[in-house]
Amino acid sequence: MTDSLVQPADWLLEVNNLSCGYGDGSVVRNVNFALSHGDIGCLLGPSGCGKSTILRALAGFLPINTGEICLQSSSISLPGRTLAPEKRRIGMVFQDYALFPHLTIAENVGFGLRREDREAKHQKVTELLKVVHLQDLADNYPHELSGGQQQRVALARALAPEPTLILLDEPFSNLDADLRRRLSLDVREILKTLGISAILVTHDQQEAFAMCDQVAVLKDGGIQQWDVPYNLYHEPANRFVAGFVGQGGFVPGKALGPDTIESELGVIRGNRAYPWQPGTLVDVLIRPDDIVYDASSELKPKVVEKTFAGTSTLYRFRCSEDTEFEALFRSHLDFHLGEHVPVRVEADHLIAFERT
Ligand SMILES: Nc1ncnc2c1ncn2[C@@H]1O[C@H](COP(=O)(O)OP(=O)(O)OP(=O)(O)O)[C@@H](O)[C@H]1O
Repeated sequence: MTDSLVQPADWLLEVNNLSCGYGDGSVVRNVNFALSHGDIGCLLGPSGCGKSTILRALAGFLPINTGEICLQSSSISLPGRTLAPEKRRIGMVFQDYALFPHLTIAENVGFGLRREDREAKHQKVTELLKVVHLQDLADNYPHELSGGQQQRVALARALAPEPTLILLDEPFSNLDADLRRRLSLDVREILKTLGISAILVTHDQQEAFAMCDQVAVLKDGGIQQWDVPYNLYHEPANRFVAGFVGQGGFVPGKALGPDTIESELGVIRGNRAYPWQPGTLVDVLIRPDDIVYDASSELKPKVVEKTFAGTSTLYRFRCSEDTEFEALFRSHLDFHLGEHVPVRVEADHLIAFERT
């Protein structure tokens, strides 16, 4: 057997031990992640956690203090050496679209194609407008287009110079919720069809999950977890990720064994073993979809809040002052405030953290 059987990972983008910021300090510290060819990654986190700062470093607008950024195995940022943005083959799409108002849609898309001759440019612009389904609006001006259409023009313009990577900085945040959802799926399909990798910055978890293959959850300038959306939801690495991703809250409990916890909601058994001693005090994550209605259950918490959402209703239940949790039921299960409702926990993915 030879070492050649162990292949190095074929990363498109590698961010190693990155720290960067403004002035002397670093607002982003020790960030590590890597993106495969053709994958869409996401930087997700609350306002001020450093998402845009990382994006600026990737784009080459911000020098880095420690670490290295590599694109296709070539170093593009090192402390004291920053490859200029225009030499990185990285495209950008901004929140405000940043289209040129005096240029037509076709001229906007072709703006970065300075080296191509007229015919090649025309052909490329036509192809890209087809990809983003705007071929009929080539001669219109940006102000004649809706927000969603303008954002698709911005994407086509960023794709035109055939970048290696596209950076999307909160690209849908000016759009209403419905359009956001549709456009994020459209953009994913376009990028996947063309095989272009991207990094999306957002604070919207649904958008991150709908569009991205890998997601970094950030807090205070550091990555808490870099993982596929399913694992972020079902296997959160810590309390912050558990609380930030998805709905739900913690209830107090006591470990009975590695995969079993006793709480006011009864004994909860999961499919994951923890290295706890019996008797360890823990907090258990209860998601609204972990609770089911069961007419035969002896557990009958009180409804303390109720939010009707059309096909479903989100209830907040209270067992005691220490133990409250939420449950999502189809809206034909209609309970009133103060009513005691028989429910049961049905959680395969037992997520709990030792109480500190
Ligand atoms: N130009 C700047 N000069 C100094 N500090 C800055 C500058 N830009 C951002 N910061 C600070 O760096 C930190 C991270 O900001 P950043 O814009 O990266 O956060 P973000 O996660 O993108 O937030 P948001 O979701 O609100 O855009 C914040 O504390 C912010 O105040």
